[in-house]
Amino acid sequence: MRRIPLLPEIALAAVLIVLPFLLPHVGGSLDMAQRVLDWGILGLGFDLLFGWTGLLSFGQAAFYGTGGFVAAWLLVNNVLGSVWVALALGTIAAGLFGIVVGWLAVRRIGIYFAMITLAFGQMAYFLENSPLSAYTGGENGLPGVPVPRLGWGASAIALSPGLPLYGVLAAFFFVGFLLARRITRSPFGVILRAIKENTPRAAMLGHAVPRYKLAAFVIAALYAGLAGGLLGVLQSYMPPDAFALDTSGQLVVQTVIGGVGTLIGPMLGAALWLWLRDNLQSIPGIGALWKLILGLIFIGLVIALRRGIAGEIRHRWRHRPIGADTVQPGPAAVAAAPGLPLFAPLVRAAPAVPALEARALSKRYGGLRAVEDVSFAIRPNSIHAVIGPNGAGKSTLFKMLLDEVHPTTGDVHLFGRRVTGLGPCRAAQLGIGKSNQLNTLFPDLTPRESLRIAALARRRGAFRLDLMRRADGIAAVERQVAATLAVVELEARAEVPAHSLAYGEKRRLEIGMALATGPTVLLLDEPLAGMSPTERTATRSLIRTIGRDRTLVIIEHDMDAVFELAERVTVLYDGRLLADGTPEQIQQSQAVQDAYLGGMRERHEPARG
Ligand SMILES: Nc1ncnc2c1ncn2[C@@H]1O[C@H](COP(=O)(O)OP(=O)(O)OP(=O)(O)O)[C@@H](O)[C@H]1O
Repeated sequence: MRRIPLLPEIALAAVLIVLPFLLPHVGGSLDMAQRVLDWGILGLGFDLLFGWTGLLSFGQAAFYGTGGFVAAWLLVNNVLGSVWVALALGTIAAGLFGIVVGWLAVRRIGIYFAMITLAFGQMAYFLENSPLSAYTGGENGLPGVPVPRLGWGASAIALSPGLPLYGVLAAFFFVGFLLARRITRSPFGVILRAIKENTPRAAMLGHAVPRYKLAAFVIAALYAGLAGGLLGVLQSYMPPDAFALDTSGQLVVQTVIGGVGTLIGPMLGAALWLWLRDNLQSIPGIGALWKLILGLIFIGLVIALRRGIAGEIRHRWRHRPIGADTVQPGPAAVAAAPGLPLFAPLVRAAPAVPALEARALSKRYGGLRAVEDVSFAIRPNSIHAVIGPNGAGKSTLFKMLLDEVHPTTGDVHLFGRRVTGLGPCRAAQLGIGKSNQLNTLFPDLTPRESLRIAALARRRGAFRLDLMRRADGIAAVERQVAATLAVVELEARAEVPAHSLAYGEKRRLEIGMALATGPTVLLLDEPLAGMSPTERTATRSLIRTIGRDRTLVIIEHDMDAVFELAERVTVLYDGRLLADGTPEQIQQSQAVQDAYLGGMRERHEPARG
């Protein structure tokens, strides 16, 4: 899809300029425009948290109120003369509170995360109304918040209510939007999106998920704190209901109506909410019924516009009929050239030390022994296969190798270093990559975006707060993406969302994501599963290519492929190690034939004569 540079920024600037002149003609007012922008600033942070990271917070009022009351208290009590400094301190206070709440909340997911944020929101409301009422004014709030001034000393101009104050809010919203948009395009931002799409996979690729979530939470709290401070300024009064649950709830509804993951959506939702509220209430004789009508309208909107107002507009814009799909890669995107080198393995092989070693690994699920006392060592730069009948414990063993599953006893060593207990993110950062038996992709991301997320893990480490650079502007990462696309033969499908790829393509993307991290040891769990004969041949040759300069461990049921590719084979049976040796030794092993291959032969080759 052809992108017009800076279109959202230009469109937003135009809307902000005409809005105060337009609104009074369509049932709005300048005051309404200011409130919409204040909600919009609160919503920018919330959308980064909810729309991008997938964390639904019901406690944004806690940060909105904190920012607002800290700024208002400093100003009303003449601790500070400058509104700008008070706003900055209120914003920082909200951010600090965000660190505390986020620290406790981001390790929980789904409803538990939402409940923790809700509880903190309610606690903040209680604190504001009771123990801290001497500072917050309790139910009365804090009146007398001054307007900001532009300039210094006697020549400073007061930005009084009306157009000047609207200008302040519009400027804050515009800059807030630019920053938020920049964040969404940064490496940090694209990793937030990956976390929303598939959290365990983001961790398996080497991204420190809790730290990203915490950072997103704090950014949302900072936006909320600023919006809270501006609320006091625009009303000359800091109201106690800034802390109320209603504020958090209204923000969620406005964001859903306006469009989740669009940045501008919460502001549009707020505009609709406030416009309907004011205009419905002014209908003669309607009384309290306006709330019922507002509710019905919102239910209708949620049903009719699944993506929200801005989401639907964006969807239609992106899918408008303009001929050929012409997705433009980012500035540093590199055409996949044959022979382009992949990231070198992280650890250079020292032949004397095993690349990967399992020492007496066991995993029990209640009474079930999925893996029992399994030890083996894998030589650097070799292709090693793990085979065994269904339920033998192969996938469980693999999960323990990457520390996705913690062993009941025993441990795993990568080049002599213990990786057990470090978790999949650290294990990935140390050089273990894994593709799964069932595809675990980022469904709405394209292969190019997915591989970029993988390559960024290697390039940037587990966590980095690089908010201002472009994710698609890092030349080394783009080279790695292009090289991986070429290796897994997905160049022609690089810009299609992963969910719409064919099965074989998804399998190749699954492998490609593990490969793009540049692992030293690559674990492939049933890479050929579900592939057509042609795809199997191509994937076998892909495995051979990948295995040239790194250690490969594959689980596979296709015995022809195993005996053709592997230099050594480990056989599991009923959770235990049955045999470990060269393909010839395994083929000749009576124990293996009896327990496994024999059983298969009986199934596939009925006895002659
Ligand atoms: N999370 C879990 N909870 C309980 N039991 C489990 C769990 N994961 C695996 N198991 C059990 O552990 C045993 C080994 O399973 P595993 O998936 O590792 O076998 P596998 O050799 O990979 O099988 P397949 O070839 O069918 O994938 C099975 O009996 C399985 O039901």
